Amino acid sequence: MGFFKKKKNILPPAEDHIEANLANSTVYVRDLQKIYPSAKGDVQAMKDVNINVMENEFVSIVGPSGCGKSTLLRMIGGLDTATSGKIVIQDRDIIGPGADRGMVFQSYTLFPWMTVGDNIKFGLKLRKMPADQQEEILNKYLKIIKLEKFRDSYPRELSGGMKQRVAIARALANSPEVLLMDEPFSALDPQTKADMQLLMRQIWQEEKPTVIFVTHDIEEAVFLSSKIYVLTQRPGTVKAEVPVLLPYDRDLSLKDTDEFIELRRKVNQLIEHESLS
Ligand SMILES: Nc1ncnc2c1ncn2[C@@H]1O[C@H](COP(=O)(O)OP(=O)(O)OP(=O)(O)O)[C@@H](O)[C@H]1O
Repeated sequence: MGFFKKKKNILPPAEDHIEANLANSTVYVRDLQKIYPSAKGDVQAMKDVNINVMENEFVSIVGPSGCGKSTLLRMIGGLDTATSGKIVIQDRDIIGPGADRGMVFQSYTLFPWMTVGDNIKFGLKLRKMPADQQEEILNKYLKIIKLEKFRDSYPRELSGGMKQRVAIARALANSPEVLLMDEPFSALDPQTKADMQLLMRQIWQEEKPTVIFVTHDIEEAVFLSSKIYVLTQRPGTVKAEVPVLLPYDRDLSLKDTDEFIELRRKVNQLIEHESLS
C-alpha cells in the first residue's frame, strides 16, 4: 500500500481528489524549503516548492538563473538536504542518494579508466547481476545510443555528445524509477545538442522512463517534455505548471510549427516577467 493511501483517513475530505492524483505519483515534493547558511546571512534558495511527477512523465524544470533548479534536482537525488518539506519517491521518503534514481549531469562523469561497456555495466556489476544479463542490458543500451562500435573505447576517445549518450545509457541500464538530468546538453555545440534532444525524445517514446530534466533552454524543455514547471526567481517556488500538449511522435521539424512556437513564447514570457519583477 502506498504512502498516500496510508494517509487517507487523516486527510480532510476536501483534499481527497488531490490525493487520488498523487496516488499515481512517482515523485512527490511538498512544501520544500532550502536555506543556505552563510557568513553574510542566510540565503533562502527555495520556498514552498510543490511538484508532482507521474509515472512515465517527462517533466522539465525551468526558471531564471539562480532560482534553485539544480538545488531542487540535487535534493531529489539525495545529494543535498532540504531545510524543511518532504520528497517522496513511490512511497519512500528521500533522505539520501539511492539506486532508484539515475543521474546525468552537465559535466562528464564517466569513469575515465573504464571502457564504454564497463561504464554502462557499472551499476549492474555492483548489484552482482549474472554476466549474461549484464551483457543483454549492455547490448540493448549500446544499440539505443548508437554506440555499438565503441563498446571497448575509453571516454577520452569520445566526443562530448558521445560521452553524454554513454552517461544516459549508464543511468538507464539500472532501471531507475526516475532519471534526474541537470542541463545534460548545455555544454554541447548546437548541432550535437539538437541530435541529443532528438535521441532523448526517441528514448523516452520507446522506453518511457520517468524523467525530471533541468534546463535553461526553453525550446529544449518544450521539445522534450510532457509537462513544464516554471519556477520564480529566488527564493524559487512554482510559478506555473504548463502541460505540453504537442504531438506524441516528435522530430526536430516540430520546432518550426506554430503550436510549438506559441508554447515556447508562453513559457518564455512567464520567465521574462519573473526576471523583470
Ligand atoms: N552552497 C551554497 N551556499 C550558498 N548559496 C548557495 C549554495 N548553492 C546554491 N546557492 C544559491 O542558491 C540559489 C539557487 O542555486 P541553483 O544553482 O540551484 O540555481 P539554478 O536555478 O540551478 O541556477 P542556474 O540557472 O544559474 O544554473 C542561488 O542563488 C545560489 O547562489
